[in-house]
Amino acid sequence: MQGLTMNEELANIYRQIILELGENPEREGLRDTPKRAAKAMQFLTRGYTQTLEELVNGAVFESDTDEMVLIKDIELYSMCEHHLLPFIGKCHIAYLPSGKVLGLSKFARIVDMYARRMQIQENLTRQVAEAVQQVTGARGVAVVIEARHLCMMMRGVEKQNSSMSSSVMLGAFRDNPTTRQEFLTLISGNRG
Ligand SMILES: Nc1nc2c(ncn2[C@@H]2O[C@H](COP(=O)(O)OP(=O)(O)OP(=O)(O)O)[C@@H](O)[C@H]2O)c(=O)[nH]1
Ligand SMILES: [Zn+2]
Repeated sequence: MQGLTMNEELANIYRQIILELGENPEREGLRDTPKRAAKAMQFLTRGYTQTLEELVNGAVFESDTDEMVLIKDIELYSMCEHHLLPFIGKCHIAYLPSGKVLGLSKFARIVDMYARRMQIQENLTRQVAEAVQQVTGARGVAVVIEARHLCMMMRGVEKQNSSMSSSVMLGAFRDNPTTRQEFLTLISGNRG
């Protein structure tokens, strides 16, 4: 495979998978599938090619506010690292600014950068929280992710209605029960 681009190597591997599964990669419907699948998988893991610095792009602004900022219902599509099947859900992020606020869209970009990798939900939650903390220098950061895992729905235990909630509380959200409760109350209106 020497000399091939990443995409061609991946496409060859998908062609092999199709063969191993007993299908004919030359039949019309499957002819371009290895290439398409390779492209799709590269898209779904594009978070590996991004860095926090480049996605934030300097969009950190000075501000006197020290009140909680909450961004709710950021949709996320990730891929479980155990089965390479999707998990799909939403992410809520709150932080207590300390002299700096982050451009609104950047929260979604941070979620995507870590979601578009092979993940488990708990690690994704922590990585998002630590990235927000790092970029904003906030007094506290709280992240909750609620997601459904296709590896539990399409296969395995085949449970269609369970969802998983994971949270990470940093700084004031960890130390101060009132602050944590305020955040949980604000996002709880969304559930159900
Ligand atoms: N904690 C956690 N577990 C996950 C996540 N995604 C998938 N899993 C679990 O990872 C586990 C892998 O278990 P194994 O027994 O090694 O794999 P398996 O035989 O395919 O397991 P089953 O899914 O129970 O059939 C399963 O319990 C999955 O439900 C995640 O984001 N967080
Ligand atoms: Zn899984």
